[in-house]
Amino acid sequence: MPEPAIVLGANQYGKAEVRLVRIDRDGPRHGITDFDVTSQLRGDFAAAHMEGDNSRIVATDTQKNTVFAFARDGVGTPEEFLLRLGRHFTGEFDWVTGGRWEAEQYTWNRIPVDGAGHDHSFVRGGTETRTAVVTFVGAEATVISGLRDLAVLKSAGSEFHGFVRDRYATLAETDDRILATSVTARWRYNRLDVGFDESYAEVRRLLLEAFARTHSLALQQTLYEMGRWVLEARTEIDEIRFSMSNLHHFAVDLTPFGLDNPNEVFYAADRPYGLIEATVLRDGVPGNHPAWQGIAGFC
Ligand SMILES: O=c1[nH]c(=O)c2[nH]c(=O)[nH]c2[nH]1
Repeated sequence: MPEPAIVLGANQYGKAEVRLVRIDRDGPRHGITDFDVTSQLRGDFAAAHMEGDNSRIVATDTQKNTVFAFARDGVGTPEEFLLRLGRHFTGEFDWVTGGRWEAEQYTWNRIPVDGAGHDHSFVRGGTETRTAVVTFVGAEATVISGLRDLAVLKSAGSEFHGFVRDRYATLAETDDRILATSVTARWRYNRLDVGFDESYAEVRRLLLEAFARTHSLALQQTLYEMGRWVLEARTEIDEIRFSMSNLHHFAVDLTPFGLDNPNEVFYAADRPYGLIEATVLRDGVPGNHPAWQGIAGFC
């Protein structure tokens, strides 16, 4: 029997993590945008892989240069910037039939001086990062926005009981615990004519408010409520995926020191941590949109 032929499967290539910082300097009051941009092209690159023929290769270096050149005109929201890149590469080169463009945005806040934000001095925001992924299939684009490492904690309004008590269960039931989690979430837009900055700010606000207002019986329930709040308020979003670590805080036994501990002194364990992941989506919307492929870290 002849050996089966070897063929090339799925492939994409580009420049990962182009560290782009743009200063808007129209006047004395500067603006700053700090992005980590990844560009990946999909299309017919069989000759490069199988024959070493690079005639269709838009070099990863060129992709990096394009990111910087486009920033000369201003960047706008991460979503708009990525859509621009995607339209350029899919429009310019026939054999580029799609691709994936991704950005992470780092926050810089103005340093307060004399009661006002300084014109050109900034302090890096918290650990939280805004994310965006734009996927093109032909000329059709899908936008998935998100945030990573949004740490939240509530010191009351969280219980956990009623769980399985098999022979390995030792965790005490509680009707008053600290609930702390680091939220990573990504949401898929069902259209492109969106004010992405406003939508991002509102989703973030809804996530925080839902976390604060939900009397939690489990992180799973809190997660679902956070997703439900977003989808009920934001019609431009069809689904939201979460990966939330449950950052356990254990009340310390102070009795060896002759002290009580009325839920005031805790040991913040960094690992292991609970990891709660779920998608919340509109009924009838397929949960396996291809734009999610290549977005790791969710179930
Ligand atoms: O909110 C929680 N969900 C769990 O599934 C779980 N499991 C656990 O040990 N603690 C918690 N907390």
